[in-house]
Amino acid sequence: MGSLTALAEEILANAKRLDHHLSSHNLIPTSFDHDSLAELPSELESARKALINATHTLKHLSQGPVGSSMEIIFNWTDLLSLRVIYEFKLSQAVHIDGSTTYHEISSKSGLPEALVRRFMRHAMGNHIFAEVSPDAVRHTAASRLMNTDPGFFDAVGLETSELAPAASKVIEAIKRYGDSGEQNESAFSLANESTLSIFQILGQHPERARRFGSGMRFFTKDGSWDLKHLYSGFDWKSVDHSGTTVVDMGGGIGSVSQFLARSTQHIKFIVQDLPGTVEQGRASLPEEFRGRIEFVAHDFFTEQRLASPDIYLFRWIMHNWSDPYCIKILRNLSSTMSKGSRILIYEYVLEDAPETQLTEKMGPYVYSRKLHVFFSKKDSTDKGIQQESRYDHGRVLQQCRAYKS
Ligand SMILES: C[S@@+](CC[C@H](N)C(=O)[O-])C[C@H]1O[C@@H](n2cnc3c(N)ncnc32)[C@H](O)[C@@H]1O
Repeated sequence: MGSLTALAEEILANAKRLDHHLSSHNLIPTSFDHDSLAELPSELESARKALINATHTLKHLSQGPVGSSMEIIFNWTDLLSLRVIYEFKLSQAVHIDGSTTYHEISSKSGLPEALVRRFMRHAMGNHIFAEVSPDAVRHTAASRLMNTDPGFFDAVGLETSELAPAASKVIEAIKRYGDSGEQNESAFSLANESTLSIFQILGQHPERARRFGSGMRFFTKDGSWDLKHLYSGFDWKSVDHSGTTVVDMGGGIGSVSQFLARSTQHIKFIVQDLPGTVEQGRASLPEEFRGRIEFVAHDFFTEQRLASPDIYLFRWIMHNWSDPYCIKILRNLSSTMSKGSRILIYEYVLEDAPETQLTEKMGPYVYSRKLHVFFSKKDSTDKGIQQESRYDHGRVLQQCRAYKS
């Protein structure tokens, strides 16, 4: 870590690179009203990451230990104002272009005007909305996105209204259950005053399940959660011939299969998930995929019924379950696997060390840590699943080793 000046110089150099890119391509200069840096060539992504990390470090150093800790301590207020905006749909109450008075927003949303003013002004500290006069506001890029992109709106709701409240129950869950790893002994279950697991609870609430699926889809749009990494992380061309079947285990509403179907020509996809999710996926499947993607309700804690597909794909599944449950999920496939059939697990794991780089800590940038593990059951008489290649160490790998033994 350098001096403040050295950090500032690094920031200046990278800021100049990005500004030069915008001006040389006649793009709008950065502001809170436009997402000018949304599409950067890959070589400039590293400049953006360096800029984010250096400014984050510089800010913490400038704040000092008290200042930076105070920012963390008061983080909940940012979440709260964002949640109010989400719950009362304040972004939908503001005209897309031009200004809207607090009074009008209050009438449209049903939130008392004094509270509208208070929460929106708080959010403005995070550049969500801007005030044009003491009585009227307009959109910024962030608030406008909540209005225009239903996926982003759902992602905000999933985090602020579903997962953040569950996080507040983590201590209680630890005190009650320790590190039990049982799916229904969780903070989420406590927050919902239920003895069911997260997915059982969502299964009882179609709208919340829809929001979950839609939020997940939004998270895979850009950055390092972009599905293009799933495509480039495996040689899909080598299996792209007629007769190949991929079972997308816990495939949600089918976003991953749709992406892979679009990127390949012949592979057929069977999306398996819980009944409610499968229904939603089937109902919303675009016509273009009708011949290539099929939905089948299946609980992966029960034995697999399909006859020997070529690949079982698990994307973002294992991180939801403790080791014994991951082992059960894998074991349930064993009887249907034959020579050459494979299990493809696409996950991300944390390094076994602290992370201080903001871009590596924040989800959208973590792809360098993603774990791609491919297993192949060499022949049907094998007792376990053979590891074919591995890219990293981590929890998922340990679970698979445990299965092998
Ligand atoms: C984190 S999401 C991942 C969705 C999708 N694979 C993706 O990458 O976007 C986990 C998925 O597992 C599904 N799921 C949870 N329990 C399940 C079970 N017992 N059997 C099948 N699917 C399940 C959920 O409904 C949800 O769609």
